[in-house]
Amino acid sequence: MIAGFIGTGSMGSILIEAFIHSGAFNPEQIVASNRTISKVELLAQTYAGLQVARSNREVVTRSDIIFICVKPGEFKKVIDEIKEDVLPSQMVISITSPILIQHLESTLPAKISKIIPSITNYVLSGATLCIHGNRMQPEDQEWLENLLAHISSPIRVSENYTRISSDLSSCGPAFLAYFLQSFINAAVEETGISKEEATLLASEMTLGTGKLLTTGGFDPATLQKRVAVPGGITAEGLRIMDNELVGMFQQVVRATHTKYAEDLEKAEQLLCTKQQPSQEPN
Ligand SMILES: NC(=O)C1=CN([C@@H]2O[C@H](COP(=O)(O)OP(=O)(O)OC[C@H]3O[C@@H](n4cnc5c(N)ncnc54)[C@H](O)[C@@H]3O)[C@@H](O)[C@H]2O)C=CC1
Ligand SMILES: O=C(O)[C@@H]1CCC=N1
Repeated sequence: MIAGFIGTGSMGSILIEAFIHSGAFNPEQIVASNRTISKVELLAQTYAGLQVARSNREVVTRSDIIFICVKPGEFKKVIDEIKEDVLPSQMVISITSPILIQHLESTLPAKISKIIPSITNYVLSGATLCIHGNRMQPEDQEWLENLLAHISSPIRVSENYTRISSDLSSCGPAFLAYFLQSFINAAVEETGISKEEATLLASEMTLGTGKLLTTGGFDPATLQKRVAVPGGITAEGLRIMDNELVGMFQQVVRATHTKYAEDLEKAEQLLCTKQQPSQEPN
């Protein structure tokens, strides 16, 4: 089994490194290309045996499964380049949310899935969202999800909920890190504790809270209730958050969805797959 990667930027390289570290693939089983080839050469220096491809077509002709890890605006160029070489027996997996399954199925003959990874996959943790196209048979879907289970918890989602699922799973680490950074900065400013100590405490707390919410049997509401003892300290902090953050998350969700609608429109225009209205007279 050879896994090909087109695009070794932030996410492409995270996926490659996670697959290698987890033992899902040996470096010899990976072939990768990138617009700036030095990024792949660097990976090949770190992981001896990883194959550097000089073109995207070379990735396709040498792979059984192809991960396309480029940004939406770069997609059409890649598709146009590889479409003549892609075979029906191959799996093509896109990680780009506004490129829809229908975009991919109408341009490539392969078995298509979309997966939305998360930076948390770098430490073999967090979710990978899975949306399978019609050509992915149940055994193909199972095979892909077993592969992804080496680096994450694969979770099937409906394509209609791609944005909100990805907001939680893939944007979420940045949102949570923002919250922590603000908390740490305030701790330093208000009390003089060192930034290093505050960061260590906040990071350990985040790891523990994640465990409580995944394997520890807590949900967010019960966790708050358990920590905020009546008449205690935590309740004072939660009271401030309740007042100050009202409506904030709704605004975040609306903003990500507005941007997503724009990205979808641009992807439609780029790939021109929308059904044209019939020109036939009535
Ligand atoms: N960064 C994140 O946490 C997540 C990103 N994604 C999605 O992954 C996609 C890629 O994101 P990043 O890796 O962060 O972007 P990036 O900009 O770091 O990586 C994209 C890579 O594609 C390469 N590239 C561009 N055009 C190319 C072409 N024609 N042929 C070969 N390589 C080409 C670029 O040189 C670059 O290395 C985006 O659609 C993003 O929404 C999905 C989940 C999480
Ligand atoms: O910010 C972005 O566009 C990507 C999508 C999910 C996480 N990062």
